[in-house]
Amino acid sequence: MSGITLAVPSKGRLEELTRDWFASKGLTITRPGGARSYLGAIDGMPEITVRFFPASEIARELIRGNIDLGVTGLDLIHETSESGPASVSVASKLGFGNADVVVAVPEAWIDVTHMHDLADVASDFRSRHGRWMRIATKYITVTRQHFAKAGIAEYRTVESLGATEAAPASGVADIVVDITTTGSTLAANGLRVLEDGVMLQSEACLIVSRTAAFAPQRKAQLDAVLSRLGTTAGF
Ligand SMILES: Nc1ncnc2c1ncn2[C@@H]1O[C@H](COP(=O)(O)OP(=O)(O)OP(=O)(O)O)[C@@H](O)[C@H]1O
Ligand SMILES: O=P(O)(O)OC[C@H]1O[C@H](OP(=O)(O)OP(=O)(O)O)[C@H](O)[C@@H]1O
Repeated sequence: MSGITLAVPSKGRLEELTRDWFASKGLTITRPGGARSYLGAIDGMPEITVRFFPASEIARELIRGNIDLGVTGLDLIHETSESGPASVSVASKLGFGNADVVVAVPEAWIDVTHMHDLADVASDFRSRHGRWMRIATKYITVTRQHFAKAGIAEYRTVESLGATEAAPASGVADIVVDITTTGSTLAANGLRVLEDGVMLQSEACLIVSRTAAFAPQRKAQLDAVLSRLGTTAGF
């Protein structure tokens, strides 16, 4: 394959800020077919094909090596696959899209302030309530890794793709793992982040696929665009 592929968010909170970031480096991303087209370009750099994808698909395709370079949230790299972080390299942190993936419990759980308190709750849960502690989240991979590190195995995840913070009040789950920026959604739902409950600090990043960085025929073009953006592949 000649030329390299850059994937940028097609919609959502990262879309416009990504275009602004490239513009701040003197590169203009164009979308000649309009908002419904998924193909674009960078003015003056015909060797780069721009593709517009949702942020979560960009993470997946970078990890698989189907695209060379992309902008997406660090949380999505960690969540898409356990091997995600090892399959890519962060070339630049872009300074927007900042959010933390956190463990939050009902405010009423006053004795539960740290992960080790949660470990006690989890191990008592079954005898007290006749079931496992349930965690509502869309961050299944991140939760599994972080809870294993904290030595907590007695729980079940309940996959939640929207309104996760409502799950404890509605009885669907006991606690949540979710993304937060201002904390206002958690507070509005009577939830509190554990003091050591920040699992991941995420922001939008320019990310290089490991596959691309080791493809000899694309390496020079990749290095050239990264140098225009003031960075290197970092492998
Ligand atoms: N307050 C926030 N809530 C959720 N995600 C946020 C927030 N702030 C930044 N982000 C980041 O935005 C990225 C997700 O962007 P977006 O919601 O546009 O994704 P998407 O996958 O395209 O959307 P959708 O969930 O609609 O499919 C994630 O990397 C996430 O970390
Ligand atoms: O800490 P805060 O600043 O309150 O932000 C956190 C909330 O923002 C996001 O939801 P959003 O309403 O943007 O919708 P989404 O689920 O489609 O991302 C996210 O899923 C949280 O629910």
